[in-house]
Amino acid sequence: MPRAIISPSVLASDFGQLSAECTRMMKGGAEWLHMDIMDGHFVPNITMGAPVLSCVYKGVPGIFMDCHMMVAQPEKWVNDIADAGGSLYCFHIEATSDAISLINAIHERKMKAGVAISPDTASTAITDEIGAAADMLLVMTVYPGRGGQKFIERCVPKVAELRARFPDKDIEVDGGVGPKTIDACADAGSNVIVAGTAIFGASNPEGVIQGLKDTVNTAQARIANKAGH
Ligand SMILES: O=C(CO)[C@H](O)[C@H](O)COP(=O)(O)O
Repeated sequence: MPRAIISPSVLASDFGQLSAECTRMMKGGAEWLHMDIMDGHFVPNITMGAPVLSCVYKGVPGIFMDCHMMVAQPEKWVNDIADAGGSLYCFHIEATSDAISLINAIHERKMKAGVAISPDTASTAITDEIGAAADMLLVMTVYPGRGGQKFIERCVPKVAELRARFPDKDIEVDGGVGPKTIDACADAGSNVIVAGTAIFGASNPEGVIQGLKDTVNTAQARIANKAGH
């Protein structure tokens, strides 16, 4: 049964204090940190790249950088992100013509490989072969590019479809996720939860992290019982 993993999205953090913000989240119970990497081509926004990640990696011992590559040429950055200390390299299926080769290249650099789909991409774009090769599947529940958007409910069935095909895989949701929308994500089978505004904007981020985790663990146990595991 995949365990609950909370990955606060640094897009909602104070970028001027990025290492301190990541440390604060880890102390608050976050397992991973979701590093939103945007190149101004795949999405109309620019955030950061390997040089910034490298500083965070040096400044935050033990950090697991869940790198969400919202970039037009994901093949181009694998080595740079690996050298910077990236733990997981998640690319968009819409941005590559050869997902399997890219997953292999990511694994060669000892990172976990994630495959993301945007709201208008069907879950079947992640074929059985691609899903089996990847370590994590990401269902975007907003259009990539900005934080603080409204959760898109119609993306949720894609989580359930992927969970049915990949019962043991990490399945991440990202965009507009928080205490008000976690139930739908957890019930559909997502176990890796990205939340930016809901965590960084909270007066009690530890409480929000714990609440999200509890909801996912309860739902995962229910799913496992139903499947007779
Ligand atoms: O990938 C992203 C946007 O492209 C962000 O991770 C996402 O939007 C999370 O932020 P919030 O929880 O505030 O919606």
